[in-house]
Amino acid sequence: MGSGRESHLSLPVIDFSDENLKAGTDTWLSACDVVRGALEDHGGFLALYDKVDPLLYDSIFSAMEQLFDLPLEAKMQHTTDKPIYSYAGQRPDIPLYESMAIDNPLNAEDCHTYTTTMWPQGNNHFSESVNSYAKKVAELDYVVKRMVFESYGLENEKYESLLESTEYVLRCYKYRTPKEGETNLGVRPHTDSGFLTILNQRLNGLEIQLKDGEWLKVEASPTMFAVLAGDAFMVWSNDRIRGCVHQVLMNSKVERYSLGLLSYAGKVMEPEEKLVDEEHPLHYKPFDHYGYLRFFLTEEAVKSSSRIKAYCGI
Ligand SMILES: O=C(O)CCC(=O)C(=O)O
Ligand SMILES: [Fe+2]
Repeated sequence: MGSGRESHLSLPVIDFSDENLKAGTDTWLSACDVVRGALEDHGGFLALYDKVDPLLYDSIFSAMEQLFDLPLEAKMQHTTDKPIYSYAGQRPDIPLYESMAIDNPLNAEDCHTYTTTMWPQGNNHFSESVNSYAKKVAELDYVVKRMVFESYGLENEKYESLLESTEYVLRCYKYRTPKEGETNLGVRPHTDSGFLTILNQRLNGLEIQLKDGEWLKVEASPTMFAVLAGDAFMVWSNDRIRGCVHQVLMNSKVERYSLGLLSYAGKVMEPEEKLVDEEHPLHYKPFDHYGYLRFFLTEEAVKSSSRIKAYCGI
């Protein structure tokens, strides 16, 4: 973990609230270069994004507190048939960590169904906050992907079809404070198994590993979103884009909450043919995202030095 050495590198901060950031403008084209460069170098960057207004921000985080305050049996209920575990927590190696996942949060009906599983008497505040928040963050996800796809010269049709087959999950994280003598490790260093993760934390703790190996601490703010490439983005880009290595350390005296909008490929995906050439030979076989998630927790995956390579690397 952090060696304490200062890195001379940093992550770019891109202002997505800038009115001039419209497709085709110079501002857009230079932002595309920065986004792509940061994903290739570090697997991630920071986005300033003001479309989640302060009321919605307070509302979604208070909804998350209500969710984690439910009894453990309620939280552990089965809420999705997809191989994403809905509840994760109670793990002896990372005792502070709990996380829950809301499948398809862009759909109001699915938010309602999830909500009534947790609160049979209903909880409109919860389902409406989740749905509104997810829709706003998905707009950012869409713009980022569009920038990357355009920057690699992809035709419209191809990237529209990729974007259309994207499936979203809203993952919520809670970390209790460590007891005396207990580890302050929230989550050990890892890459995410999805395509792209967009994180917004209410308290510091998230650290991103830069390409020189140093850790960058991300400052919590309602308008600061960390955008991280996951394993599926490595496959799609034939390894041009790195999976972003990140971890969470709990250094505070209050509980930490964080939210991530994660995207998955809803249909079998192959590395983009434009990114395969003599200099960059094909690195992956066709990739079934949910097959990968099922493989993810197997002994073979856990033992491997790279899960994604073990699953579909060539
Ligand atoms: O708590 C966070 O901000 C991120 C958690 C995380 O990276 C994960 O569970 O995959
Ligand atoms: Fe993660």
